Amino acid sequence: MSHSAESGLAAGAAQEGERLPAFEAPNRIEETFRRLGETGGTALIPFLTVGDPDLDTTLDIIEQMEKAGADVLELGVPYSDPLADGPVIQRASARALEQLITVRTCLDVARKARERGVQMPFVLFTYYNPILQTGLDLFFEEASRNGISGLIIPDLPYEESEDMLRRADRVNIALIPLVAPTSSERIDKILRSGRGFVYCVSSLGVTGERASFHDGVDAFIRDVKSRTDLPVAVGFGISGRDQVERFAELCDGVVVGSAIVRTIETLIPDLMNADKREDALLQIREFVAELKV
Ligand SMILES: O=P(O)(O)OC[C@@H](O)[C@@H](O)c1c[nH]c2ccccc12
Repeated sequence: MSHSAESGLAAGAAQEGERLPAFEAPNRIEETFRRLGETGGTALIPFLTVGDPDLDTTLDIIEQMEKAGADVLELGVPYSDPLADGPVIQRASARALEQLITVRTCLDVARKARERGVQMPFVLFTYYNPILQTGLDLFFEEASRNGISGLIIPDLPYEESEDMLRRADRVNIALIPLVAPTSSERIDKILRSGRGFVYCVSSLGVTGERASFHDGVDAFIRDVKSRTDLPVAVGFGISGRDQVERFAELCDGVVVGSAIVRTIETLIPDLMNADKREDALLQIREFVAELKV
């Protein structure tokens, strides 16, 4: 779709090239990592799939996660072809897509969570295609308007990354880079254009809980930290307190997705039962609280 067509779509969106108001306020992600840096804490960064099992439950879970001590929340946009995801998140995406969750409904959830008083920064996690389907101009306009502070696009084509970075910077959204042990020759380029924090992928392959990590991961994280001033978070496979504690020694944040998504999945029957819902929400809160170090 041509840019002019996109900008025509979005009534009120900035015309192509028009600068949106410069943002004075620091990004919530920067503030969070600065606060944690002062107290020596490690950011706990949960991931969940928006709309799994439904939008109201996602909102309730987001509130519980903040009460559990989560510092930054990855809001996953469900997608039909989650090629970097293991079976747990693939199933969550399929359930959410049954609820017809789109990028727009995910942004509504972010706004509604703020209206409920949730303060933690939201990182929208989406594959590239849902952004293109929304339209680039409209996507960034709406993401900014609905309080998104960060953006992770695991399959962003390298040749598109400059344009996306410009668009994200313009609305004060941190385009968070993913680096993997295989990124070596391009890592400095990736880090130079990084914003918010750097997401180190602990291991190759797809998301999903792992019993152990290859021993090179510590050296990889140390190498990334030596090449950037941005906070560094690690994700992929982390599922328990002991693993969080191990990585908290090395970096500034830890991402936990599949273990939380699986906990939600297991509790869906109780979450859907009015008599058991509150207790199920409490169990999710306790699972997340156990990961906060
Ligand atoms: O699920 P795990 O193994 O805890 O990893 C975090 C991961 O779920 C989340 O950050 C994520 C979900 N889908 C992704 C695709 C690529 C990279 C990262 C992700």
